[in-house]
Amino acid sequence: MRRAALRLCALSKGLLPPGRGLTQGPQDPRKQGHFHIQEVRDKLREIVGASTNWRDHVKVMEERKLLHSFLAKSQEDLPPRRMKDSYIEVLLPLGSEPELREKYLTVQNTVRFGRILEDLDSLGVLICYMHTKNHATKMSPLSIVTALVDKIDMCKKSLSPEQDIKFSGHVSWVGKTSMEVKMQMFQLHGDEFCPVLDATFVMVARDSGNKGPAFVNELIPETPEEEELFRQGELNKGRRIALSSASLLKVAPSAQERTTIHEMFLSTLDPKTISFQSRVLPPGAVWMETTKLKSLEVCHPQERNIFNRIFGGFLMRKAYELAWATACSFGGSRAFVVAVDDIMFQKPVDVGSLLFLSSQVCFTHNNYIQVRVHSEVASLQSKEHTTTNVFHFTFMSEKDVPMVFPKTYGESMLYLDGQRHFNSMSALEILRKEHPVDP
Ligand SMILES: CCCCCCCCCCCCCC(=O)SCCNC(=O)CCNC(=O)[C@H](O)C(C)(C)COP(=O)(O)OP(=O)(O)OC[C@H]1O[C@@H](n2cnc3c(N)ncnc32)[C@H](O)[C@@H]1OP(=O)(O)O
Repeated sequence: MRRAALRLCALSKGLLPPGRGLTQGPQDPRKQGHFHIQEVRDKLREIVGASTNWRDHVKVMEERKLLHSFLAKSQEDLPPRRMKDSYIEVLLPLGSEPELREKYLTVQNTVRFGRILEDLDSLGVLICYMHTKNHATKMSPLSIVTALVDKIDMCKKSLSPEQDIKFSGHVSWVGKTSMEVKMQMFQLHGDEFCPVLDATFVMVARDSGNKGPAFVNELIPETPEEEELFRQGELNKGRRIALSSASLLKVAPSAQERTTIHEMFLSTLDPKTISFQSRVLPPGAVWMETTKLKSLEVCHPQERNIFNRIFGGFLMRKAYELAWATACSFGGSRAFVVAVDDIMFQKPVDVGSLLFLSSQVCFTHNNYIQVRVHSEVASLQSKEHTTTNVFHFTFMSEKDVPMVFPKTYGESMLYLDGQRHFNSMSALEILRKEHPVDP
């Protein structure tokens, strides 16, 4: 029964491990010599030849530039790869290694999702290095960076910090210099690993100095399931382009969205005055502007990635934790993350930057809270701020939450953008089935 359920979930998400079919569920990765979570970063360090001493970082980057000659002049010069070439499994043994648990523990005795985001990011990069492995060199001439977290869907409300977790993933689609990676997370339940999370990331290959794009190996799907995954990757690319061209930063809202905003506006006008200026909140509602929380992070070398920029996973963890605090304080009860989508890493963050995060509730529905986090950086010397990321998180609160009302046109656009993200959440259906009482 359980096996069938696992296959169904994986199939419905298009995430069956290549060439492995049903063998995924009950296996114990420790018996098969798969990676331990702590080996992932060590492996990455080895692949790119990163130093552990910050004082050596300039020298190491100079040495990496020598690998330039190993870069392919065209994609055709690189041998094509199969999905199974990049397939890896990684164990996070929270159950069997209690000393690891502390790092992942929340005060509510669940697993810190921010830590999972960090692990997924490192794992995604390692998967891409497996795909692009050049057997002629020990170190990779490629600098692989996270461009986009397309989607993360939770299939379970919260995770136990006392049971082992397993990640698996592989490259599912390839462009010229970009790669889509699909990852899944499972948690031990009895003697079986059950699916708890599905993630899709897009990574981009850059040259050895992380200065310009670099070609990656083509991907050859081998089975009908893999062809379907590849086709899905192609569709995802098209969908991203379509979404980007319909962005509210570029075009006006649809007729239905305009009606929504206008009706909300009308419902806030004071019936006692005939004026567009005097605004009154409907009963039980909250002005969007009062839901904000902000934070500042100093980006120390400890959080650098292998190319001396700030690690994408760290940025995601910090943004997630601020978003979670925003959702809890807004909803007045515990909040559980349900989905993450469309985190675009527009600009790298340099070590030493000041990272400003602003979080805000932008849409709600029953007990769902859609939170947006905007991140900007500035150097210590300059007051100029540059946007690096916009994060979108969907939370489920323990009880119903108030509606948020936009006051300005800009906030109305945030509301509609939040609504679009909320409506695109495929985890919604799964959660409705699993927790029929909650949502
Ligand atoms: C040292 C000791 C510590 C060690 C610790 C170990 C930690 C290990 C952790 C390691 C973790 C390390 C990981 C980290 O932490 S990486 C840190 C987080 N990420 C970043 O800092 C990236 C910041 N962004 C950029 O640098 C640029 O925006 C990039 C390079 C991403 C794109 O730049 P640009 O736009 O100029 O590029 P292009 O126009 O030439 O396009 C190139 C290709 O990219 C595709 N594309 C672009 N954008 C997107 C998008 N949004 N969705 C989908 N695809 C996108 C595009 O279609 C094209 O594809 P193709 O048609 O060629 O196929």
